[in-house]
Amino acid sequence: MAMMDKWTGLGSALASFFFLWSMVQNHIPVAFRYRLSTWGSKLVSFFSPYLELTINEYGAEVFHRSDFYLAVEAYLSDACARRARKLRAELGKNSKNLQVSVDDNDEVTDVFAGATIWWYACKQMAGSQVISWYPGEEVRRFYRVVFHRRHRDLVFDRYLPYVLEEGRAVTVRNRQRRLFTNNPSGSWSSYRGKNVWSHVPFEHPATFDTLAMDPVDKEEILDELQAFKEAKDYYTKVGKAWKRGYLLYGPPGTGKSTMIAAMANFLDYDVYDLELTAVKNNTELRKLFIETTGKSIIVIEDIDCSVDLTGKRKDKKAEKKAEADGADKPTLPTDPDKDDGTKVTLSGLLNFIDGLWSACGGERIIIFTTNHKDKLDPALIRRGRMDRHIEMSYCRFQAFKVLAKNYLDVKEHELFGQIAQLLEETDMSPADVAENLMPMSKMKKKRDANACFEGLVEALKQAKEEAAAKALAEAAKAKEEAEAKAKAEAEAKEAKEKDKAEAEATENNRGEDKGKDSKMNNGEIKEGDK
Ligand SMILES: Nc1ncnc2c1ncn2[C@@H]1O[C@H](COP(=O)(O)OP(=O)(O)OP(=O)(O)O)[C@@H](O)[C@H]1O
Ligand SMILES: [Mg+2]
Repeated sequence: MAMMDKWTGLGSALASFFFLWSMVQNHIPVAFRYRLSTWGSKLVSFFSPYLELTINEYGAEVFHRSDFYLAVEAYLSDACARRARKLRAELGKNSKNLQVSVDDNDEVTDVFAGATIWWYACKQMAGSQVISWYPGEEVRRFYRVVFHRRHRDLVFDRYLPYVLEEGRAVTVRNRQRRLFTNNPSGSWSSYRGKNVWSHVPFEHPATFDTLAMDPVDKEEILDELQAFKEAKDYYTKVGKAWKRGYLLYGPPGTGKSTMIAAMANFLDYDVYDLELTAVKNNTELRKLFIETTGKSIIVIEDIDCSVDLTGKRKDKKAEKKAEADGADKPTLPTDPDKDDGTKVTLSGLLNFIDGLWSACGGERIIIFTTNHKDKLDPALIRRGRMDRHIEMSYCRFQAFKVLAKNYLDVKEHELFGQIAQLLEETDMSPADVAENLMPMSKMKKKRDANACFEGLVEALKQAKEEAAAKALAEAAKAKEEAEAKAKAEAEAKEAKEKDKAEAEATENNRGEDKGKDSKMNNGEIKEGDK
């Protein structure tokens, strides 16, 4: 062990020497540098058993920090930074945690498959006469890796790919997740060909623990999501794009949006909330899709009323009125000929979900929500597109128990029996139940569970009475309508029969007149008969 330490120490010293040599070279006047560096390089490569590799902050794409550099930064901060002597701590731009990284010009040692690898975080001032293409400052940052030449294959074939993969994973773990929304088409930012999405940090606190629903369904959904997350190889094997569609349907306030937030928190994904009415046409829709990243949930809420033929969103009140008036449901134009480039069509949307483009990036979940599943085009929600349909229904006892525990920390109560029965008999959304467990007027005081449950029982009884009264009124109305209809039908029948009788009488009269006329013509009727 001591021997090992000795060799590692010697290796470290040598690696530092050769690294410092290369740094010294960079600070010698340009005139000598070329010659010195040529000799130096020859000398170094002759004697040095070590190889060096540089990873620049800005690669070929000068305006974007190189992916590899970022991955190395993340990898070193996670795996090795604590072993460095000079550290830098900062809150990264999109990070939720404090990031500790190796400070400039410090060294970190890593060991991989028995090989020792030295990392150096370096910076170099760009010459003042040089116009820097690197944004921000005239400092060029890079990492330098030093390793023994006998580990060349190991480092290139296994170690660097490992660093890249680990670094990316650390970045995903540490990043602040984001909630994106699409910019309206034609806005300044979307003209620039970039930023078709805007984002804010995603901070919704909902989790599956706080989501009130049937525990068996919940467990199933959780298992599925976990399996999806780990199924990259499986999707490749069966030749399917790594994505999954969910349709969440149910009455308002039953937790559809809350479920989306819980899914995002469980999977650790970003959320893209796609407002279809702000999308001009199918081309733009495709562009939006391409601009999404993997590990994300793409959501289209209220898909049934997102667009009508003119691409305008109907407001919910107007829609309800239209519904009451018996107006047609809003639909997406299905006819491909109608795709005149000025609106999103159903075929465009289907392409968005599972066209060729939908495979790029991978690891995406697409979710539609609706209050009226029956209004959707069957093509849109067939299995394979929307792989699973989840009904979010009114609050029943199992769901209530979750809410009681979350809101009041109560697992058992004498009123639970009565509440269970009332919840079976009455349709109340979890949102309304939750409201009763958290009355705003009592927020400031300590929440009294008894008062909350009593209030809920009252609310449920009232809802039950209202529902019964509504059902009675509807039955009476239906009866009235049926009677009116029967009466109208009877009247219509009577009128028809009357008309028929009159028509027959007229016909008979006409027949008699005809008979008389023909007798007269035949001279059968004499003058006296007339
Ligand atoms: N199943 C649930 N579990 C926990 N809380 C719920 C649930 N359903 C509703 N809530 C509460 O009610 C509020 C409204 O719920 P949410 O917005 O998820 O309903 P929704 O189904 O999306 O309604 P809409 O159809 O109107 O969009 C949430 O903020 C949440 O606090
Ligand atoms: Mg919602």
